[in-house]
Amino acid sequence: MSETAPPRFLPGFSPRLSPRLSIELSPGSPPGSSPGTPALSFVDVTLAQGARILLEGACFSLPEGSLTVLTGANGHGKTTLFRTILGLHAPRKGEVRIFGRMPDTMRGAIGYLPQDRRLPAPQMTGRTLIASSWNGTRPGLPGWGRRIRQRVDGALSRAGALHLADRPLGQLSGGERQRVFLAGALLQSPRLLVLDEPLSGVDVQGQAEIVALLHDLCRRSGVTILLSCHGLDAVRGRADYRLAIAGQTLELSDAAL
Ligand SMILES: Nc1ncnc2c1ncn2[C@@H]1O[C@H](COP(=O)(O)OP(=O)(O)OP(=O)(O)O)[C@@H](O)[C@H]1O
Repeated sequence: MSETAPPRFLPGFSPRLSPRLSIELSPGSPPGSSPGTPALSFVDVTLAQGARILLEGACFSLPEGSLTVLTGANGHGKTTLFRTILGLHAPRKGEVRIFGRMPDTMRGAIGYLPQDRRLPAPQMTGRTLIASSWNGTRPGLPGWGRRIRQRVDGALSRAGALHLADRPLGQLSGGERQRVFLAGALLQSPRLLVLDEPLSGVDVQGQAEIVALLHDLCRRSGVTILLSCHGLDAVRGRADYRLAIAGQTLELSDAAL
């Protein structure tokens, strides 16, 4: 087994945590991982789809509480990289670690917004949609106990979607629906949030609001966020890092550059 490389953060990163939201979302390294363990690390990772190599020898670490934007042209491997983080796609070579652990043991700590966000039923409300993902692996709605209602409403509130919760999803605009889906990714109070093109179909104002909300989650609650995006305009001044995929290589840089 190869040794895990030390974290390679860019200098100058120091997330600020709010004690109030810290209690609600219980951030911090999971039990058993030492303080300072990267939220996400890739060590010499090669990713492929069939015979096609998408990434070769990728190495980077993201500190807890950081906001990183993943950029790359269509078909360059952003979704494949996300699926690898979730433990759904095995790297051809190298190691991926979530808070120092294997991805498939850390799924409970990861919130995921997939790129393909089809509506299960247009008449379903946002609140019902979020509640139906409560059990994760078990389909159907949970009983409406106080605890579940609080968690569902808390997630909707953090996504700025509480006011949309009782409207049929089919009647929401693309940007409004995006907020409801984001609430679903927040439901289990994730420590790592992986968002596949969360800004697609959202107007400029809506993009700015979603990015501000994500930035707030990082800074006040210590959630680590990785989101894919086709441009940097919407995240400028908010993202800490940029991960750029191009020509089978992955480069980590300061997002302000
Ligand atoms: N399940 C699969 N089986 C075979 N090839 C796949 C599979 N999923 C993706 N690919 C291929 O892998 C490459 C990378 O796909 P991926 O979806 O990761 O790219 P992406 O950067 O997310 O693209 P986009 O910006 O268009 O969403 C593409 O050439 C795609 O056709």
